Amino acid sequence: MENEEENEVNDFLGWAAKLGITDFPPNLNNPSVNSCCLGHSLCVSHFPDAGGRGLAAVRDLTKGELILRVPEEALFTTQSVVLKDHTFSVALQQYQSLSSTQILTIALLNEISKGKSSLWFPYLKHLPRSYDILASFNQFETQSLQVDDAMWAAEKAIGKAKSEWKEAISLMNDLKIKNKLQSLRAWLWASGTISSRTLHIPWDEAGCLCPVGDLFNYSAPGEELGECDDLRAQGKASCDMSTSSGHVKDEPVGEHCDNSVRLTDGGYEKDIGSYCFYAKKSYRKGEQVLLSYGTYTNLELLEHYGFILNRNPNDKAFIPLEPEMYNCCSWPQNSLFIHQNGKPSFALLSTVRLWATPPNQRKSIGHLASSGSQISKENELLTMEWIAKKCHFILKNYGTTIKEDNLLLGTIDDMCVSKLNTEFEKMPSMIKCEIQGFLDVVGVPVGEIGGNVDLYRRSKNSVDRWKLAVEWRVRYKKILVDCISYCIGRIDEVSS
Ligand SMILES: C[S@@+](CC[C@H](N)C(=O)[O-])C[C@H]1O[C@@H](n2cnc3c(N)ncnc32)[C@H](O)[C@@H]1O
Repeated sequence: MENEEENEVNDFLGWAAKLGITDFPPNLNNPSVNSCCLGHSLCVSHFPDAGGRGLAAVRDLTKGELILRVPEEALFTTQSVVLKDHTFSVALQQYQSLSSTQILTIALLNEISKGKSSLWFPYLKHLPRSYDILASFNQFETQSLQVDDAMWAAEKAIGKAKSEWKEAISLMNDLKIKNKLQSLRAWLWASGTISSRTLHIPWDEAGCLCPVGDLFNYSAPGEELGECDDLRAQGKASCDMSTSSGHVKDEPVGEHCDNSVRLTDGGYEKDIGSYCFYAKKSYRKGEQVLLSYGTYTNLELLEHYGFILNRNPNDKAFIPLEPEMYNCCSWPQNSLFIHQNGKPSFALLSTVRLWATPPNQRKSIGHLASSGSQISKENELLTMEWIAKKCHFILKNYGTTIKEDNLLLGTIDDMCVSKLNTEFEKMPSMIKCEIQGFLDVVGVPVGEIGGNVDLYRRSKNSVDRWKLAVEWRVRYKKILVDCISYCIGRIDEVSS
């Protein structure tokens, strides 16, 4: 860290210590009031490939150890702002229809508007300047996602942010929030902060901003537990840990998945009136200490947090099914997907197997399909062929292949450091089109962006979001490719 930045971080950590935030091990006596809230278990560090700024272990940490406590008084919640700001509390009474998330977003902008006089100023100063969540995607970035479901999710997020902002303007006016901070741009920033940094509290569904506690970067809960079907989708603890090879029967294996293990690394504890963070595994000194914010697919991570994981055990690909398939099964639609390793979910397999059965036999063999059993050799072949063909068809209809997407990703990186002129003409036409589309949006002629530090700086956020969109679609397509391999493997297995 640069010296100036380091001093600023130290000021922030000093402010946090005064509020009682501490990483001091509870079994030792805290000697006196500390000038820094960290240093006993954690320190602020940088992890360029795993979330940027984050928290590192300053000593070996043991799984289950309490590593950070943030007292309730230090949490930024609607309630804490209402208690400390009479004007805010009075103005709010006229706006009962705003959601708690809108109110927390306004409270944040209101504090920013106060500048240095805000009690939260040392914290607010350290918030990121921009976010890459879906709501901040422009039309070009949205289209770069290529997959209908993802583009739809982005459009929905953008529309929601706009309408929530419009509903909030009147209260922001009453509060005399600075004009600049009443803009859609400021709203997107504030809602990005709320979306990507709030932690769950039992008394307000908007959650809380938790100074220092919001410096933990994310690791997926499934990483320690193996891959699971979407618990929320099935409404029960239901993990799919079965390996396909050689087994005729797929098992939901729900009983082995202890849902309580998943999210125990952080939570508000009423008896000590603090947000408490525990090491979810043992860490060596210097390692990044990570938190599971929840179980998310890459699309959900992008939507709420503005990043994706290269290896996300909870990622899934949804594919469009025949309308009749939805009718012949009772599984919820969001349980019909392909796992990140290419294996169709239990519900998807069961649905396609049933659909591939002649309608007059479905009732009598329905129990076999819903128990995860292979119905017959012919049925299994039909099922696997249908899924593989569907994936193949979907992949063929995207504008670009994975290979081209990877070429594009390399070009995006190169574009930031060298000129495009020579290579540009040789690229596949769809890639050229996409690059041209990007350059049109940022208003840069081909050949000027490369090596131009100023232009790069100006368009950095757009480059980052575009790259995220392309990375996301590569991961999605990869799941479909792996699914085709899975189906071919099953066809070989069943036929032999
Ligand atoms: C709660 S904050 C974590 C601290 C954050 N890195 C910071 O500097 O303030 C969550 C944000 O950190 C980033 N992040 C967290 N985990 C990440 C990961 N595994 N990979 C990439 N970015 C991550 C994302 O930008 C996310 O929105």
